[in-house]
Amino acid sequence: MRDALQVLAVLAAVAAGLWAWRRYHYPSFWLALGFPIVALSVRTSWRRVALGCGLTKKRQRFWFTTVPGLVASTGIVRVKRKWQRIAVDTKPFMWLPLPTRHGWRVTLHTLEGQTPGDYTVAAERLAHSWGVHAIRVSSPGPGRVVLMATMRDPLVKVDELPASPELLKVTVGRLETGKPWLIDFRTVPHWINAGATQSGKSNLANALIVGLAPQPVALVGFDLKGGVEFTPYAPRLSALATCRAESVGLLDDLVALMIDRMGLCRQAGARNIWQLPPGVRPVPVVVLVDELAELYLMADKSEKDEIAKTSTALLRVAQLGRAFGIYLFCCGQRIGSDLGPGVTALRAQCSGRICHRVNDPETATMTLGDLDPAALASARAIAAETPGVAIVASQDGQWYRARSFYVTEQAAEHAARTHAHLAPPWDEITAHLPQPINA
Ligand SMILES: Nc1ncnc2c1ncn2[C@@H]1O[C@H](COP(=O)(O)OP(=O)(O)OP(=O)(O)O)[C@@H](O)[C@H]1O
Repeated sequence: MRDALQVLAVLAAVAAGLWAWRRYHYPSFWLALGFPIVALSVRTSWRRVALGCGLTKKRQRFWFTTVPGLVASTGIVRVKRKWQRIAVDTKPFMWLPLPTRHGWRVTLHTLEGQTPGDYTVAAERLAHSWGVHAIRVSSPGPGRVVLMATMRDPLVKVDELPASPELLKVTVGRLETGKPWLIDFRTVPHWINAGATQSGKSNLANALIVGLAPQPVALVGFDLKGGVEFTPYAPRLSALATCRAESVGLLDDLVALMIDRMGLCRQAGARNIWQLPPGVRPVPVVVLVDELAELYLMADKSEKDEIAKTSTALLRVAQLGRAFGIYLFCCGQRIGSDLGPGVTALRAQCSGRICHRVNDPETATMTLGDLDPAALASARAIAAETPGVAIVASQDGQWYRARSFYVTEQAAEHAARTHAHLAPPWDEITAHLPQPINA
């Protein structure tokens, strides 16, 4: 009988492991097999862990005690066969942990007076108590908190860049949850990509170029580092500005294009270009800016007017571009208020935020400042040995640690050459505009 029960238990464990392996695409069957043990240990240790991490609350309970000199968990109660009111530590109710690709997740019911923030504050303590790489906290609804545990850092190695067949959507990397990191310009039109030198900004821009190159979109580059970053991708770019004068001209074109599309939409009674019939819908434009600070830095006073024009035009594109199919992806080593009020206003318009490793806290604050403070702490903890790792404000309103796929300059150059025939000429795009073309 005992032997049969043991065999049954092993079979049940193997079945649970198999199910977790298939359902959650576990990297290894053996890892999946160990899950029931992990789940059990999380569940049984919850009282101790919650107490240790300060997530319990004292509640009054009536206890009927029959043992003289009973020592209650919260104080000594000397009673003999009588009801006694004592304060006990209550832990938040925990559901059964469920397996995920890189660990497990569990839903908790918060106690009265608790907010998800209390769990975020305790996240590091929880991770150490359970011996996992990290615990992330989210709240699916009032009174519920989900703890997501990752056993090992899933961003140590990310796979190859997959194809991105959907218009204006590019899978550029992987989130720490194991899900794809998606940049979808139609959902989040404007992005800021900040990071110190060698942090992986250009790698991310490369991934974007490889993803967008086969799509029917016009790519426009601003590279005030003399064009060293974007010139190799020129075959797929419809226009490229490499100095301040060219930038002013190209931005004038973009503003004129936007105003022209505005008129087109007004005539057709459409609110944006996506409501126009496909035959008359203009081509979407993705604007890539390498080193935002170069657009705003003033070497001498003679540049003052040009900088003011640049700043205003870029801000107008950010304010109105979404409806008219003009999207921004701005990279910068340093994004601070000292670059001028134009940068602060531009940042407010960019809801897509990516913060790689940065040198100064102000850049992290400017990039992620209005997100959870834990995102800021996480951004400052990115190690120099992990280029490409970034904190990303995602489309679902949450923030994630993520890592871009490694895309070499050669791969991006190859994509730019291969799809050069898909680059709509800038002269063609701007042919009907009333202004002279400078690009
Ligand atoms: N996702 C990644 N995975 C692995 N290695 C990466 C990744 N991203 C970047 N790297 C490595 O880091 C190096 C620096 O990356 P990258 O050139 O993108 O940094 P950067 O922030 O643009 O630097 P700079 O501002 O100096 O141009 C790359 O040569 C590459 O070897």
